[in-house]
Amino acid sequence: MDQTQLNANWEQILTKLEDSLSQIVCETWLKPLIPLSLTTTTLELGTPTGFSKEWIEKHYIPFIVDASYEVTKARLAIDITSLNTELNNNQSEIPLPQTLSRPAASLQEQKDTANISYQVPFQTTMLDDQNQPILQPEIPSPIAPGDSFSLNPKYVFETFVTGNSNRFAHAAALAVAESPAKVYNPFFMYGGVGLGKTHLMHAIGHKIIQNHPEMRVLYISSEKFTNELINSIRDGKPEAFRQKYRNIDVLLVDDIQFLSKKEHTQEEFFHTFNTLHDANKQIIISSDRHPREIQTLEDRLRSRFEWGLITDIQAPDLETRIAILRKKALIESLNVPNDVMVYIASRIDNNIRELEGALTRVVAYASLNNQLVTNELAAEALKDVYPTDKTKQITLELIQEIVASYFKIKVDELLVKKRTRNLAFPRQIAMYLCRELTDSSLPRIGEMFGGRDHTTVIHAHDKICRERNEDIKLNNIIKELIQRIESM
Ligand SMILES: Nc1ncnc2c1ncn2[C@@H]1O[C@H](COP(=O)(O)OP(=O)(O)OP(=O)(O)O)[C@@H](O)[C@H]1O
Repeated sequence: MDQTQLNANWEQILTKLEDSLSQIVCETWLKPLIPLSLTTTTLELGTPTGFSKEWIEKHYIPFIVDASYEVTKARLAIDITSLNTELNNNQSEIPLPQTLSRPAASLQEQKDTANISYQVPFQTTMLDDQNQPILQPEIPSPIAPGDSFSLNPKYVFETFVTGNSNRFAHAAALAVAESPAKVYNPFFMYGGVGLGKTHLMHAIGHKIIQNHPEMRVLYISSEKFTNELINSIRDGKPEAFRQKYRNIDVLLVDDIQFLSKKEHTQEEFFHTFNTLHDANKQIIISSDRHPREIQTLEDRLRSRFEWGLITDIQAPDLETRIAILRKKALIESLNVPNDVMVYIASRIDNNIRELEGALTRVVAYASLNNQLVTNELAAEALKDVYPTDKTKQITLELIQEIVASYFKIKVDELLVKKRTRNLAFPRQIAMYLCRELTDSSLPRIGEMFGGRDHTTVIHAHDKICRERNEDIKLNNIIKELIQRIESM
């Protein structure tokens, strides 16, 4: 395959990757990859640094496998090659554009000896006259009991952080996982992009398999469902399709809003739904909106979805976003100061995928530039991808988070009744800043600090005002805090 064709294929794969990963991940990790070769079994990609090779291998291989499958219809092994080796040790980075035109053989010589290949079972692929893979349909194969191949091992209840925005959905998901087909059937979750619906669905799947290894669990996107159906009809194998979908115990269908408008697809899904529901099998569905707002959905399907429980997931509040970042940093052993997590969480507020992507970008930026992870560095790393929103309002919640983080205490400790100086002092500063930097009323501020009376807020405000004028050190602390809050 010549380089032009290879680049064109890689471009198509990148487009698919953009559907499943955040913009920030694609820009930071995937777009810099250089396609080196594509055979019927292997896609070889070059990375500019050893660090990015490791990172990609750890996080994105399954996504690249899926995206390249959509383009080539072959389950490829993905070979990541670090191009930054001994041969180039006089350069810290290889200039990306030139490497595109290097002959594959010389690149081969530069292979990192620690290369890992991810071998995923693939279908035998035929080649056409130009040695190109011929697109082959996937033949639906029955699901084996206890098989979790369709589930992402990282999406489990243990890694899911709960907060006000998702508490109900989480509790319901747990109940479904504990008693499949007994409590809420179907279980329908809806909410905006990147808020954890897929994560919860997979978590249900894992838990059910853990408790009932005899059960057949299948997670599928509605798009894949449609494609498999179309392929099975085209190949005269509709029975194989039905066998697969109607003989499972738990069916998880993601992004139902994309279920094709085509009558036949909805009809087939309707029958699948009825067969499973009648046989007392669990059905779990997700969507970006409430069933009644999915224009393309037939009424009979909509009303079926209403038989069970419909629950939404909202965008997480600041506290939950910080907790999500902390958990991610812990799981991935990332060393990120608390201040920086507060900073990132306050910059990205309505998509957890992007929130995670931003953390990854900041850590990568620090590592590639050999710098410490600080707020300034985070601001630099995120400035092009997330320009600061000057119109963004300063909230009481944000002030509490920043003050708590500055004094190395928990937000909850700002709210409790304790009067010890190490808590009362930051609390008074936080109240002062809430009064100075927001339009919130005194009773509202009091309420946000554990239901205190408005006179307590007045007292705190007056006290800090007075002390600020007399104490340079305190004055500097307040200035520093104001600067941090305003730079969010
Ligand atoms: N509460 C949470 N705790 C920990 N991680 C979370 C949480 N919510 C979402 N995430 C993470 O955010 C990312 C995006 O979540 P997910 O893919 O489940 O979103 P989604 O709602 O299904 O989005 P889409 O509508 O794009 O399909 C995942 O990496 C997921 O693990």
